[in-house]
Amino acid sequence: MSDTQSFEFQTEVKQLLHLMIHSLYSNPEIFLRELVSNASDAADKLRYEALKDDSLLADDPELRIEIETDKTQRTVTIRDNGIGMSRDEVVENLGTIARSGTRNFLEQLSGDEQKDSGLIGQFGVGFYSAFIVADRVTVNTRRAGSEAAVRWTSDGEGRYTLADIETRPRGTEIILHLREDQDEFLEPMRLRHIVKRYSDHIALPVRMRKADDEGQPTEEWETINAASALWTRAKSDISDEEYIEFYKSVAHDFEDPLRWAHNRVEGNQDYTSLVYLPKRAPFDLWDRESNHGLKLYVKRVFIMDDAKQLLPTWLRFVRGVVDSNDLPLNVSRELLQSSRVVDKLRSAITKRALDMIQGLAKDDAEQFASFWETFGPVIKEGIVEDAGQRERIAGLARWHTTHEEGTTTLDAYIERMPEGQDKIYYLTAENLATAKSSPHIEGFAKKNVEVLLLTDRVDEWVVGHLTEYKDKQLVSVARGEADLQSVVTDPKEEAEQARLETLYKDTLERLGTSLEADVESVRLSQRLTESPACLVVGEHAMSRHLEQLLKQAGESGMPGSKPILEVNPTHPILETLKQLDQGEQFDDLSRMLYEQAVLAEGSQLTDPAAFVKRLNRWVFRDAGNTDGADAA
Ligand SMILES: Nc1ncnc2c1ncn2[C@@H]1O[C@H](COP(=O)(O)OP(=O)(O)OP(=O)(O)O)[C@@H](O)[C@H]1O
Repeated sequence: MSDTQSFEFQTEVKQLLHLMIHSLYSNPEIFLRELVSNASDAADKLRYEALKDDSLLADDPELRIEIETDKTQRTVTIRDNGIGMSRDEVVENLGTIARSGTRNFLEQLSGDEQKDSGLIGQFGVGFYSAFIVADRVTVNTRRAGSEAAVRWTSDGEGRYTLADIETRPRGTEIILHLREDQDEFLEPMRLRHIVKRYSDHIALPVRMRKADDEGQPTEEWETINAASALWTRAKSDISDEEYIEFYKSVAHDFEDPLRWAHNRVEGNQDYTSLVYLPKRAPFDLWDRESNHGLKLYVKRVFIMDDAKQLLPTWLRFVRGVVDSNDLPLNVSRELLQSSRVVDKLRSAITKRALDMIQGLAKDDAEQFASFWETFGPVIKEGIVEDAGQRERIAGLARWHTTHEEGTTTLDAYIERMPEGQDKIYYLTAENLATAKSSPHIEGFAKKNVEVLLLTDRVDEWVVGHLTEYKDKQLVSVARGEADLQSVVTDPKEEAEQARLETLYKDTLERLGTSLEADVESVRLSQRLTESPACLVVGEHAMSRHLEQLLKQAGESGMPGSKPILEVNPTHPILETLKQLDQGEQFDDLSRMLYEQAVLAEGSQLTDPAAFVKRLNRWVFRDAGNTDGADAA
């Protein structure tokens, strides 16, 4: 009708197209799932808009999807009478990727086809998957409520064209000109099979031409899918395969889910929910602002994707749908935020998700372990943010420990507690190796007192909020006085302790003066048995590890309170210090004592070169090399 204009794809689209064609060719049939799913979304959107303006549906109220093949033209056509697109919408939707996190996603791709295809799967391949099987795609579309129709065409190589065309029926028609080697998709049987497999749950009828006795298509249409929203059907009528395919289509995941829960609730609240635990983390798991949440339907009408209000942020990996009979059809995102119905829904779904997680823990320890490794750090955010679920999440959590090879639960820890111990001890550290060799746990290890080793980045915040579990206080072994005596009392040890206190009183005071700039005080330790010294903080001070994390995050302006230096009374270094007069050697040795403690906790020295010099000066002090310069 009018001039054809040519446009260039946005760079990200070009990259995605290239990757898609090269990574997904081994599973080309998914194009049909993607296009049928888009057609179904288009019908959902129209139904939603028609709530306000029923004239949009009036001339053709029966929403449906049609699939047709043409062997001579070698085309497959997917057609819907949904919302359609205006010219601007076509440019916006089929020329760019507006999704947040796209660049980030593309950066994660490695060029390794196998890995990338998994990632692309999580990202959602969408419309562009048409180019896996087609070397030319034509889209004819007319938006509901408008007469103007548009044609979009592209060979997927970098450009597309747009032209205004004669008006056409409402909705969108996608014509795929198949690539040379994709003839299998011209077979109606093959297409039926794919639709059954991937799109049976689509609430809309998907139709194909009825075949005659010779297998040739006739004028008549027949519906080839179950055409009822999966979650509205009775559980007993739904097979695992159907649940799994439904998950893949709502979650845009290639992989099977771990578990699901399908519930119909009537009475006080009236809704159906179908929620899934994925096996694998979505690419944007760490982005707390990412699109996530459940699909919301009201009385079977699709309302929105990513209804974040239905789930707490710490369950942002859960996928599925909620169909409410209590919410009004014209519900908006703003309304969702202040709705009591939604609050109730959220707590019910949260509980259900936790039940599912608990069920997994109970039934399959191995699967749960890998689930926890993937999602545990996110779920633990709930301990911080969700006081109501704190204890329950803490109970589900798995922690490393000094007493087990793998991980343990808090309940198992409590069960192992010897008589006399009334606290749960833990240490936070950068990683497991640092934690295991930390001086702070030596005394506990010697007395066989179990210590939890917390090495997730969130753990430091977690223990800031989880101060007790089942009436047992959680106590850091790097904080305050190690009250090991309350766990294992031994009168002989107490007497020995008192003797050492007197013996080294003077040495400790001198140490304190020498290290005044860096430490708050110096005292004898009960927690050390091998290492000469360690740093601890006061009962209520910020932990050293948290201080480190904040420093790494660039929060240098933190008012750093000075730590306490604890010294091992059985280590020979203390005896040596006692013998030394105040002077350069005493200062060198006391400084090195402090610096060792800094290194042992995995922190960095402010002046490592000076430490090396000091160390050499000390080691070679008898070789007559007093300035240490050569040795260093
Ligand atoms: N059949 C259609 N009718 C109307 N609009 C469509 C149709 N197919 C695609 N679109 C529009 O094009 C956009 C891009 O589609 P695409 O499949 O690439 O991504 P998406 O559907 O948003 O994401 P995903 O497929 O991952 O859910 C859609 O959001 C929709 O607005």
